[in-house]
Amino acid sequence: MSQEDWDAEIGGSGTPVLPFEELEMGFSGRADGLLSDCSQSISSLGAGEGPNKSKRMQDDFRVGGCFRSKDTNESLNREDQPVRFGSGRSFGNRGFQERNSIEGPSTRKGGFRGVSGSFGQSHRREEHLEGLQVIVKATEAECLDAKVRIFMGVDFTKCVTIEVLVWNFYQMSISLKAINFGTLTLTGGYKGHDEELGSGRSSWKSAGEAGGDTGPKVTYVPPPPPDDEEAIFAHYQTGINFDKYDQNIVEVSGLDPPPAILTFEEANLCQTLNKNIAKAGYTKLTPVQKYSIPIILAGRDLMACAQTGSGKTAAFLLPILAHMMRDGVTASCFKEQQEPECIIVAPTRELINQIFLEARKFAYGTCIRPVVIYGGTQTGHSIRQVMQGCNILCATPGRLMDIIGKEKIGLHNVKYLVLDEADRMLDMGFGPEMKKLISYPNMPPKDRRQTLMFSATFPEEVQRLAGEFLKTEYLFVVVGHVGGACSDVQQSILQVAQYSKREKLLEILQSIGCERTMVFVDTKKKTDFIAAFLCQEKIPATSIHGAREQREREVALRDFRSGKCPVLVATSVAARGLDIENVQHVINFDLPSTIEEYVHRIGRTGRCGNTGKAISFFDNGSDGHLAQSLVKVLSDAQQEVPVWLEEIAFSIHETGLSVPRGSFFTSVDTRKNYEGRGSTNPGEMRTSYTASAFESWD
Ligand SMILES: Nc1ncnc2c1ncn2[C@@H]1O[C@H](COP(=O)(O)OP(=O)(O)OP(=O)(O)O)[C@@H](O)[C@H]1O
Repeated sequence: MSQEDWDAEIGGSGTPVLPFEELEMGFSGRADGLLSDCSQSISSLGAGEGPNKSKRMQDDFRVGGCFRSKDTNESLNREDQPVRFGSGRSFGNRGFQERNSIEGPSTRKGGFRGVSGSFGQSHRREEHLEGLQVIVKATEAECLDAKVRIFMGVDFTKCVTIEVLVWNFYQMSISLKAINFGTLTLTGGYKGHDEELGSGRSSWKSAGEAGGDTGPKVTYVPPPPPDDEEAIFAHYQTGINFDKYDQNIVEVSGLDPPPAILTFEEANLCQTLNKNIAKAGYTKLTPVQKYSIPIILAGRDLMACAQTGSGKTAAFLLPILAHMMRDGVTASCFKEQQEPECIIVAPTRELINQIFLEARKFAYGTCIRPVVIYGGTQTGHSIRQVMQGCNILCATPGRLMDIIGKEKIGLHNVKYLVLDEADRMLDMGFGPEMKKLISYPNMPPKDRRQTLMFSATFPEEVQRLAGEFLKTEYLFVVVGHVGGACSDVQQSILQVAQYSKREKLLEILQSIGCERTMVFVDTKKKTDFIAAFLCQEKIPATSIHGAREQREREVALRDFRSGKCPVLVATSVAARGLDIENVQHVINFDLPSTIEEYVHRIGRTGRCGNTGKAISFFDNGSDGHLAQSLVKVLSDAQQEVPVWLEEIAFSIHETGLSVPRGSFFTSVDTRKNYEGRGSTNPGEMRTSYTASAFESWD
């Protein structure tokens, strides 16, 4: 199968996508290119029964969308059929309405979300095609309803078999082993904007992040987190490499940095905080904590870059809480408008929720009240949470803007502004909202607030943008290399062409057994397709992406965390920050478009001194632009660099092909970043990169 066909199959990048209305019409029985596009997409998802399913599917769906008849084993060219299989189009969903929990079933289209219509006009001949598969998304209740509807819509006289498989309650995969059905009414499907994450930095926002009042009303109220002490302080063990963190060189640039501390005691935090730190199982500081805590305690602005999973969250939470305790901050009582002292923003809902839980843990037993608000949940719920008192507001940008717009939050009391995953928060996706935030007239200007930025990656252009937010005398702490991967993650890059990826994935997952694994793909549609495929292969998998309802996202994450579903298939929405115990493997089924995203993705494993493995499928056709930066990241992390990857990297270098923004030359060259920014605090060992050949690239 060619790249183009694969794109058509899963609606990958470069594939023209169809507006919702058009698709709907297409499904309603147009025997033209549009309808056939859908047919191709649906059918080519195919997973016929039996061990050679994938192989058979590849055989069946070649360039040009030929079907192979099972009975005749004869290739059916598109010309042979009343329905042509148009190329390059698929289940596009650009322009699909964003729908979350919609108030009242009557407002749903036919009781479902998303696609509605029919497909598969009568086939002229009586072939039986295997491997036709349709995925719909529905709630648990809707799944039941969906069965009824699907069966009602099918002309049974012509239909051979329809299999319905419900998994994870919320998704449904219907394998259709029939070609000769008339009108199949299929409801459900994808919602939300397409490919928010896979295609670059600019379109990051998750569903519901936009704030505003467009779209159906969201009614989801997340369940309150458990509030018993045991649950609040639940944590996982630091790993065997925790002490090795000390070997990383730490560089602090900027004027007069306060000295690092070596122990929690030196931080001189209050007793309650110390108690909470102990209950959280923290006995030793990580490097980013050693340097950042005294800097924040000294009231300085900070940009801090440290490898994934090395404790950046506590590095900003602890000193902020210490200051607030010192200042006698206590939660204000119920008020229409709250004035938090601290605002923390992060790019995804799951991450901000995690930060909130950390804040709640460290603030336990104090009068400081952290609150979390994020998109995809009922706005009224967010408002109620805020109105009950709010000192530390953890928020995703869209919901934050929404609440500020509704005047439920006053900004004039803000003393601490934290941008976690700061490079993401400042990029084209969220940058404008962040600028808007600091430009509100009642937001204290930068010289009257403390601004803190944390991430494992900081491309240079983002460092420049950050200047607008930070005081000129801010400090820049770098642990290891800017944008360097965690060295506790064993990285492998495999050359795998698109059409072989599923088989390779299966092979790997079968050999891994039930070890917790995150599989990253590049589009929302593919996320569900791969999860469905794995479920059919008896590998319990769930999925998370921006088009899933928030409730579904949280269930998926819970199932993954609990081990109920040991495989989580995700878009880059899950790439950053998520701290999930025991993730042993990350598989990049598709490599991301930037090296930063790669570093974050593989950082979901190998956290807090534990070891992990990351396997990435490198497709020569689409991933060449990453070759140089991958080589650099692998070398920096003292990983083996495949010869073929070096060759690709060098051939790109030598032929002068351009390397996209944010990759090799800008993002991982740490030296450029510190020039002229002041002092260096050497550690015991500099993690150096070994491939001397790259020197000419610097
Ligand atoms: N000093 C410490 N001792 C023990 N555990 C720690 C310490 N600091 C942090 N941790 C734990 O390490 C894990 C990773 O921390 P955290 O999520 O803050 O990493 P991070 O650097 O923010 O990662 P990412 O870049 O992926 O966001 C968490 O479970 C956290 O509770």
